[in-house]
Amino acid sequence: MDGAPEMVEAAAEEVAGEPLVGTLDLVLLTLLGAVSVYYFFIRNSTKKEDNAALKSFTISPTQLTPRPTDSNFISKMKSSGRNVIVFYGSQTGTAEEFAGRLAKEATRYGMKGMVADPEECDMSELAQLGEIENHLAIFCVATYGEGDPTDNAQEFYEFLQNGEEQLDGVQYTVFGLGNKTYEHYNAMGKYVDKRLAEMGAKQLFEYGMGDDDANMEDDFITWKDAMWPKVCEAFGIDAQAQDINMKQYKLTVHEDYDPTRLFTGEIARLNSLKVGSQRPPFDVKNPFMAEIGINRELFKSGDRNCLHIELDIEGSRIRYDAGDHVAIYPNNDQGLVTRLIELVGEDAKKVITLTNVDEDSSKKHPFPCPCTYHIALSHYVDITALPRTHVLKEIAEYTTDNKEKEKLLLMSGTSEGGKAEYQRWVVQDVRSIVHILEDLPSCKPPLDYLCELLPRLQARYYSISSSSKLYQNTIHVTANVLKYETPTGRLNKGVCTTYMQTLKPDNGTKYHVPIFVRKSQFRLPSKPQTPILMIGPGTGIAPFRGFIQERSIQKEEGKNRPWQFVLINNDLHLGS
Ligand SMILES: Cc1cc2nc3c(=O)[nH]c(=O)nc-3n(C[C@H](O)[C@H](O)[C@H](O)COP(=O)(O)O)c2cc1C
Repeated sequence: MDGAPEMVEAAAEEVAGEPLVGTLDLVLLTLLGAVSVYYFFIRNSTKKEDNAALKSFTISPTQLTPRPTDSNFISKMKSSGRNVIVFYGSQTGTAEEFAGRLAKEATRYGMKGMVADPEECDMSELAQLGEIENHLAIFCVATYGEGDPTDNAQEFYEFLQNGEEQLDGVQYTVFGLGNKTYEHYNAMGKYVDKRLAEMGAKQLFEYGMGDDDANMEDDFITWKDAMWPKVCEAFGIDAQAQDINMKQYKLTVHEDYDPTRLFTGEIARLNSLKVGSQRPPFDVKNPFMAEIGINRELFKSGDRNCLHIELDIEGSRIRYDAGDHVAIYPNNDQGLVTRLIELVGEDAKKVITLTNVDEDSSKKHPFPCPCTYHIALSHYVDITALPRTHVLKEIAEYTTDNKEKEKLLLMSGTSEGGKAEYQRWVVQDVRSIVHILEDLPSCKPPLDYLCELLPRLQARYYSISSSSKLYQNTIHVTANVLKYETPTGRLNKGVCTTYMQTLKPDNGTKYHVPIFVRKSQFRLPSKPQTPILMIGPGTGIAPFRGFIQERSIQKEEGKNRPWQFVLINNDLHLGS
């Protein structure tokens, strides 16, 4: 899997479970004479598709939120006595998670930090940071596409491009997140670092880079563990990290509650997933409950599963073009949810609210609350992603067996031996939190803390495999169901494809899944006469099925010459 982020094998999980038939063995060639002119178009677009497959990505939930009236971060910092601000440019949550960890860690070193989404901040205030003694602005920024910023960092990027502000007196450092298999590796991080310096800001610690194709977590901890002592030195404070309570959210257990006020998997607004009473526009925060019209297996034999799914979008006003992506919010595997609750000895039906202890934070809850533990683990918390090292460090505190505790502490430390052990025991053995708790039976972290520490369950993106010219009211998905045996003999399964596989309408049973469409730049050439060569390395066949449908419509309309395609590996039936 070219470019798969090794670190987050659970992403790689989804990964193969993603949309796309996903292997180099599946190559589709459509030959129409001369082809080379469009090779680069396809190659570039394919690369994006490929990575969409490797790591499902989402729009930051904040992106549709209008900038709040309190976008004034300087006054917030001053009134709450903070001196460290961590901005993040994040699409799938990694940079945001790193930002949260850095802001928390500032406290360990005797500073006071806050996380900030640049989209919600008036970035022209940056220049005023100099008014705060011993301040530091940290930028954790990911790169996308052709070296582009994430959606939530777009405006900040423009602010830097305009470059009118003078940032003398501003102290900063940057950590860029990227993937070396991309031509524009970490372009955003490098750009932010360079522009801030050009605008007069002072780099307090050297620019760091994380490579998702290698070991992002390792890159990050190596950088930050070297960064803090330097910052402490610059501020003239003791560089010894204190062990303090890092819990960010307070648990409230509700004994008396109104069942109609409990969240049941909604992304933002209570009852927003009720079929029949939904209101457009549909987007990342307000997904449409699409009925699954057809869900059938494309392979008749063997142990591979590839699903052909048709999602009904009639009446939703959702529009799409061939090449776009459809995002589906999955449910975690119910067996895993039950097992996790059992391992920590909790009650699945307990109704809880997690509330941020930092009253100034714009994020009051880690996910919609109140809800039951069962809902939280089914819809909101990613329980299959590989836990990062800070999670291991925190759960070590709840481990009674000394040997098990030492193992967790070793893996969460920065020694070479510890890093190697983390790589072997967690990454190579693909151990999720459930596997870790199974294999370290004396580790019993409170479930509310696990809900805080584990990342948020993300929507999974699939290349749409239909053309809206042919199917206006349905979106087709061609998805390979991921399952594989891990070195410890466990069967790991892709979250969304495993979930979708169970939703086969039968005997009048109807299923609906929350979806929204994300526009892509992957398009057919605008002139219908243009000959094209379609190659699907890693991406599989899905988007090309939509393109072929589109071409056949154009042909019927007399817009292009007769054409044909050759399917090299034809275990998928496309029609022609
Ligand atoms: C569709 C897609 C496009 C990407 N484009 C680039 C790129 O051009 N350059 C790069 O260095 N990394 C690229 N990456 C890698 C991401 O920047 C990297 O995975 C990062 O950790 C994502 O951070 P986030 O989870 O905060 O969004 C891309 C990833 C995806 C899924």
